[in-house]
This record gives sequence, C-alpha cells and structure tokens, in this order.
Amino acid sequence: MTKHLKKAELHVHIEGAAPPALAYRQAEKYGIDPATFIRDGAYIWHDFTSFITAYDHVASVFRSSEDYAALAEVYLLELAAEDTIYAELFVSPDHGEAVGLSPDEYIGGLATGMEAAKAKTGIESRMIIIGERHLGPENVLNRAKWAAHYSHPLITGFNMAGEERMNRVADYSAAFDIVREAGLGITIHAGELCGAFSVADALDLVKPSRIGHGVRAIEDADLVRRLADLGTVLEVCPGSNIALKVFPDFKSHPLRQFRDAGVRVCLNSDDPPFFHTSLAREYEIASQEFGFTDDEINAMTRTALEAAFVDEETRAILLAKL
Ligand SMILES: Nc1ncnc2[nH]cnc12
Ligand SMILES: [Zn+2]
Repeated sequence: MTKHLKKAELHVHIEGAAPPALAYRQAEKYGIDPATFIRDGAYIWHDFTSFITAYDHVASVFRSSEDYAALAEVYLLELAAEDTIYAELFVSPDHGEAVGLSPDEYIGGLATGMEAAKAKTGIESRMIIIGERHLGPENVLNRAKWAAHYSHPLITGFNMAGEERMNRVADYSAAFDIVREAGLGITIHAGELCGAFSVADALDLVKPSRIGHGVRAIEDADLVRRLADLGTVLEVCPGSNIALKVFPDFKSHPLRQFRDAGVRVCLNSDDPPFFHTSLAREYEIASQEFGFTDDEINAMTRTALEAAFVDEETRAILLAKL
C-alpha cells in the first residue's frame, strides 16, 4: 500500500486534470453540449489525436478567472487529500486565449486557486508554462518570449507539449534559448509519440534538466547511458503511456529498466481522468505492477523534489517533509 507515502507531482496538465463531473457542470453553465466529449462520466477519445481534440473541448468550458481558480483548487485539494506535498501544474495560456481570456486572467485565476489550496492544506505548487508544439514554431517562440517577460512568483518553468510527430525539436530550440536566458526551469515532452531520436534532439538542442516521458529512449542503450550520466530526470507517467498505447502493458513498460540503469525517474499522472488514473494510483502502480518497495518509491519522490523548479529554501522544506 502506497496510500501513506508522501507524494510529488511534476507532470500534470491542468485542463487534463479536470474531473469529468466538473467539466460537465461547466459545459451546462455555458450552454455547451457535454455529450460531444463526455460519455457515461468519462472523456471520449481513442488515440492521441482524438485525445488532444477532447482535451481542447474540456479546456473550452473553463472561460473565466473564477473557473480556472476553481479548477486549480479542486485538483490540488484532491492531491493534498492523497498526501501530495508538491505539484507543478502545466498551464497553457493559449487555451485561455482560445476562449477570450487574457494571460493575466488565466494565470491570475489559477494562482488564486493555488493559493486557496495552500491556505487550506499546505500543498505547495508552481506553474510551468506550456508551448503547444502543434500550434507551430512561431507560436511557441512567441509564448516563450511572453514567459520570459511575464514575471509571476508561481511561474517557474517552461515546457513544450502537444503533437510530438509535428516538426523537429530544432524548429523550437530558439524558444528554449529565450526561456533559459530568462532563468526559467526547462522541461520538454519527448520520447512519447516519437522514438529515441526525439530525446536525443531534446538533449542536444534544448539541454533540459527534465524530460516529460522520455520513455522511448529505451530504444537506444547509448542514449539511456547518456541520460544516466547527465542526471536528466524523466517525468514518467506509466498510466498515460499504457492508455495512449506507447507500450502495450505495464510488463513492457521500461520504468524499472531506467531506474536500474541509473536514470533518475519520478512518478506522474499527466492527464489523470483522461487515463483513468490519479497520482495516488500511479504510486500504487509502481508498487503493484512494477514491484517497487516503499523505499524505492520514496527515492523517486525525493528525485522529483530535487528536480522541482522551486527556490532552494522551499526545496529544503519539502525534502524535510519526506
Ligand atoms: N501526454 C501528452 N503528450 C503531449 N501533449 C500533451 N498535452 C496533454 N497531455 C499530453
Ligand atoms: Zn504531458
């Protein structure tokens, strides 16, 4: 049982964490037919492309600062109730802009929810700005320029998510140069839909301290050694990988191989209700499906806190809670 273990989440997309019941109520509030993306209390999708479409539908029913405050608070309270002490939320101002919310309104709403959850439970959280790869290099570059100049104490990092099969990492490297120069922490989705070359591109051109997923690096033994030598942290999301058919089952999933090869790994939930999971369930999967002991799982949580995009004082407080 991993219920009692302290937990940390470094890889969760905020709109992807919306409980279907909340998204349903939001749709009704704005006169949108929820049947286009929710059936029998679950989100409707069948592959990565339809997942992204469903994700965009869910995002489109959050239309005000208050909606985003409620979403962040509901999700963080859920995490805190499962002994989570720290969470980084991937936030995408492009989704706010798609429904007419300015970045100020979008970020301000999320920050209100994060502060409310901290006041109620003590859970610490930060925001990581997402550039959506499928919106194209120019869009991601503009988002990076915006992130580099938008100073907010809860925004501490930059990430690129979205359709990995579109373009190459090289097309986006200028965006990462800008946010690196601005002092933001850097992580990037790679090695999820594309193979080892995508992780190698990320290491060569983006030099991230963490990689979202990264799991298909397992296809290249030299690359696995390189990840171990560099100390790059993989934000592993086993439930997501199985749901999206990156691997057919947990037996084929390389989490243990990475850990045994000395690659730094931590456990994450990605878009929990889409993949019928939660952070607590990912911890349980690590125990039940991968056979990790409590000590081994605690070591992954420690890795997450060591790799978190927080100031050193906050990191020391979080590590002391473990
Ligand atoms: N698993 C995932 N991969 C890439 N982009 C995403 N956006 C939300 N979830 C994602
Ligand atoms: Zn992700």
